[in-house]
Amino acid sequence: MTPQPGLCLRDVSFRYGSRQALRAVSVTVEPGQFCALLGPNGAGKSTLFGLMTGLFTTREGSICVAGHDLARNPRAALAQIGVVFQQPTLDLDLTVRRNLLYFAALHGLSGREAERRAAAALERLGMAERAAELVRSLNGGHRRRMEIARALIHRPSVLLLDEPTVGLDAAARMAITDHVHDLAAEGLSILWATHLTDEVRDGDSLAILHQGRILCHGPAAHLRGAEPLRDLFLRLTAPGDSAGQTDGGNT
Ligand SMILES: Nc1ncnc2c1ncn2[C@@H]1O[C@H](COP(=O)(O)OP(=O)(O)OP(=O)(O)O)[C@@H](O)[C@H]1O
Repeated sequence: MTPQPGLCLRDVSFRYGSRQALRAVSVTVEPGQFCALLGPNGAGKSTLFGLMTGLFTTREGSICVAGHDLARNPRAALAQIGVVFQQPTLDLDLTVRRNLLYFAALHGLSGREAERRAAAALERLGMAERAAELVRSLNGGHRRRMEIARALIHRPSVLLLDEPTVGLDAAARMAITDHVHDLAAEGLSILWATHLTDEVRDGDSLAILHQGRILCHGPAAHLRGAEPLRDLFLRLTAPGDSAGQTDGGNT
């Protein structure tokens, strides 16, 4: 039996009033897969994240998380999602540990179990000795790692990250990208939204989003062929180009 896909979007469309932001978007991320959702500014990445996290709803298309339909069974579906938004949302004036515990409480975890999970998360990040420090004292890379740990505290099976390396230097960007690939290797389904082609690896799954449409979706190495990904991306998303050139569609 094939494994239940971690995340499955089928023909998802969305409009803000008269502006069509997403058009029949279909993306699948299986357990253990790192899927890069690559799109230029305004492609619709944040809108898609808003739909997947229940911020907006649509009647057009379906979103399934670990087999749970988000529209029909939002509690079960959302319980399987961890999310790191583009804008950091840590409380800078709380300690590292307290930030994690606070978020655990939002998921109904408290007492010893919450303490245990926060300690394990910090251990894993190599930040156990910084638990009592204020988040304000951490550098950008450590703050982002903390947000990832926090997003995983309720043990979801799908992790969504919306441009998680914004504002980080090259070394921190690389470290976060490596870290999240490790999480995929452990079995999580990862959807990583970015506009940076150098964050996509040949072993990743790739979906290119432009003007609200998926232009192609499949193994990154296969999609780019002999061409550098940057060239493919610039060619597909060139100004003036219509977003209709789906060669191969979803795979
Ligand atoms: N609240 C809104 N009202 C109207 N149009 C919106 C709204 N939010 C986004 N849009 C439009 O929807 C489209 C998709 O925007 P979205 O923010 O999802 O793209 P994005 O890929 O996340 O871009 P960025 O990388 O710049 O954040 C854009 O054309 C944008 O102008």
